[in-house]
Amino acid sequence: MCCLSIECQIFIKKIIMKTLKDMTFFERFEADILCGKKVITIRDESESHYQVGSVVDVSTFETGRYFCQLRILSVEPIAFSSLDEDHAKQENMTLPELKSVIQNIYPGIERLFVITYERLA
Ligand SMILES: CC(=O)Nc1ccn([C@H]2C[C@H](O)[C@@H](CO)O2)c(=O)n1
Repeated sequence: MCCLSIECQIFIKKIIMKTLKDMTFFERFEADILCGKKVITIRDESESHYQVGSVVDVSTFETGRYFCQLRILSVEPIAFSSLDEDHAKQENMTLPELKSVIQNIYPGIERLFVITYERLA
């Protein structure tokens, strides 16, 4: 039995649903996403819930500024140690750059997910 009012429960559910459909990126990657040079992102398990075919609103991590919509094309598990030049190319980085970025964001995490997307608007 939930002690919250039905209005409150609906409000919370809407926030959760919106959060699950949103994706954030660091501002420094915005230009590469908008011009199509960066077509994947690599996230940890907490961000592996995106549904293939769904459309997500994308905003900056730093300020929450909306900048585009992406359609999710695939979500595939990948081990950090299996990242290769092909992943780096799709991130518009060198492999050492990509590994360094990921180690900074997800220190010590081996189990990751490659999310492939296309830009809509
Ligand atoms: C800002 C935020 O919530 N999380 C992330 C996680 C990753 N990225 C970028 C960094 C690399 O280009 C790839 C691989 O992790 O995705 C990001 O912008 N924001």
